[in-house]
Amino acid sequence: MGRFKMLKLQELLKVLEHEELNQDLDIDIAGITYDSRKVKEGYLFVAITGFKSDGHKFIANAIENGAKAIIAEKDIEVNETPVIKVEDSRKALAQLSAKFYGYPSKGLTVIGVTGTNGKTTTTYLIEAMLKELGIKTGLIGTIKTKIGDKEEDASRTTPESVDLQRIFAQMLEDGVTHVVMEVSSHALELDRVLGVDFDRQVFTNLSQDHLDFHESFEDYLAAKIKLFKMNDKPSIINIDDVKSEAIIKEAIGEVISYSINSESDLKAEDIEVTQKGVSYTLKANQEELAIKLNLTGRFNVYNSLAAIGTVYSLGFSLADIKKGIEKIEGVPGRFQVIDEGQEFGVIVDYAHTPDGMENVLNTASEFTKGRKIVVFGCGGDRDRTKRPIMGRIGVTLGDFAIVTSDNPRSEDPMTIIEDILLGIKKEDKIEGEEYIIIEDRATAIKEAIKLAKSDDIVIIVGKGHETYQILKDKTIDFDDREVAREALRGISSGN
Ligand SMILES: CC(=O)N[C@H]1[C@@H](OP(=O)(O)OP(=O)(O)OC[C@H]2O[C@@H](n3ccc(=O)[nH]c3=O)[C@H](O)[C@@H]2O)O[C@H](CO)[C@@H](O)[C@@H]1O[C@H](C)C(=O)N[C@@H](C)C(=O)N[C@H](CCC(=O)O)C(=O)O
Ligand SMILES: Nc1ncnc2c1ncn2[C@@H]1O[C@H](COP(=O)(O)OP(=O)(O)OP(=O)(O)O)[C@@H](O)[C@H]1O
Repeated sequence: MGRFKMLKLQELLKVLEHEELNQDLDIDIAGITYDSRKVKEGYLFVAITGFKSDGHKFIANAIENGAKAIIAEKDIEVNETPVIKVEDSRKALAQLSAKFYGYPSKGLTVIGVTGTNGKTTTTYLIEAMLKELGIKTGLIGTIKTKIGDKEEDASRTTPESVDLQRIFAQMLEDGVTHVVMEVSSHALELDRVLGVDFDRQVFTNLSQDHLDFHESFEDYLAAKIKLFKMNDKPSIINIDDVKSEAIIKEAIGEVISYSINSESDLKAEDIEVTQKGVSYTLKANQEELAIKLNLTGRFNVYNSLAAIGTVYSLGFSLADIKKGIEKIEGVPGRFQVIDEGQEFGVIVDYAHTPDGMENVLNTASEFTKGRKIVVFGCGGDRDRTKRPIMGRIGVTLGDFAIVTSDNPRSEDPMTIIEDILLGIKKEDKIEGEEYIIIEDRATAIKEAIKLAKSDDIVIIVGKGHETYQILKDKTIDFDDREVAREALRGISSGN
């Protein structure tokens, strides 16, 4: 990455408001990090007071690894190495990083997509349309980071600010012009996107999630709203979502609305849903266009409206946009069909919120003649309040449910299952007839496939594209799609 030069600490610090220091700041800074383990010679280490531990405890390690200066939000004593005290380390990290990398987002058209569900899908749709228009794109999100044709696995939906700025700089250097990225509520709350120059902001929807992190639903909404207050560029907003009103009220720039139910700038009518996809008539700006999408479910009509609205607002014609959106074959792990020639349907889906699960099961109802057999659990160390709600949805919208484990992280899988059962018992469903519990996820998937008859559909919810599970804090390889394929091959060979 030849573009990135060293910067003098005194130059870098101009972005921060801090007290004058009687220290020598004529120091070359070679890089910035918030993790002492990643410090290299000449780095600036930013100590963050975390949720689990405290970066200030690792300052000595950072210096040992080569840190030449420290940013801290607590009073600390260090010999020789300059320490710059700030109000808020995460904010400082974002400001310093943007400056260090030369404000790369200013040279890019950056589209930020936020909402509880549909972020990944919407970003993939936007990317597909832009690529079809001959644009060199970058993508940042849950599944992958893509820089032109180069791909890297992502560890988070929205990277930490310094990593994000580095990715932008790399994109700019590689000739990318448009970046489409997912913006999580965590990122907004923790200032990971502070200083990003967004050109468009997209709101998909808001429903219950992440109440382990945000203190209340109102706080969750307030975090999302931040994105729409960052600048005066157009926002593309789903006005069928009740929370859109609050967002529109605070949005600074023009609002481009989309909807299925009400008059809006972009509206979908005459929607038809099949297992293979959806079709609808798009009405936008006096124009009418037939859209055929290879992704199914009404929720994907919303995702496609969000994507079309965004690309349309960038000045492209609807006819050109249509070509790109109709080409996309699917998004990994999102309503992904597993087909080994069996007579019944098998779907793997990443739904991990009550709303997502409801949408997926309702979508399956639109074209399934037989039973919906649903395999689901809930992630560990995350929002516990959604567990009983997902339990209730599983047994009311599914015809038969297998409750199992789903990435329990540090928790005991059976404790999570007990939380899910609280929602099921309320509905008076009968264990054994309407649902069963199989703690081991692979066994649960195999059992569902064994139980399915022609016309049925097995819906395996939760892990989607992910290829691991964390059990008792240990990461193990696990892919719902592979387990399902193996079980299907077992059936066809009679094992
Ligand atoms: C809740 C949350 O977002 N936590 C983030 C937070 O972690 P934390 O405050 O607990 O960090 P910590 O472990 O206490 O450590 C504090 C500081 O000490 C540093 N440290 C620690 C150990 C050491 O030896 N040396 C050292 O310097 C750490 O690097 C850190 O800077 O700050 C860390 C550094 O930036 C993040 O990596 C971490 O994300 C964790 C991995 C995470 O799982 N985040 C998830 C919940 C998240 O952000 N998810 C959203 C998507 C949600 C969705 O839509 O599904 C996302 O955008 O990915
Ligand atoms: N617009 C939508 N409304 C409701 N549910 C949706 C919508 N789009 C997708 N879903 C459901 O949510 C699941 C995840 O979709 P997607 O990955 O696009 O969302 P996301 O917001 O990126 O989620 P995450 O940030 O957790 O990865 C899908 O598999 C589907 O079940």
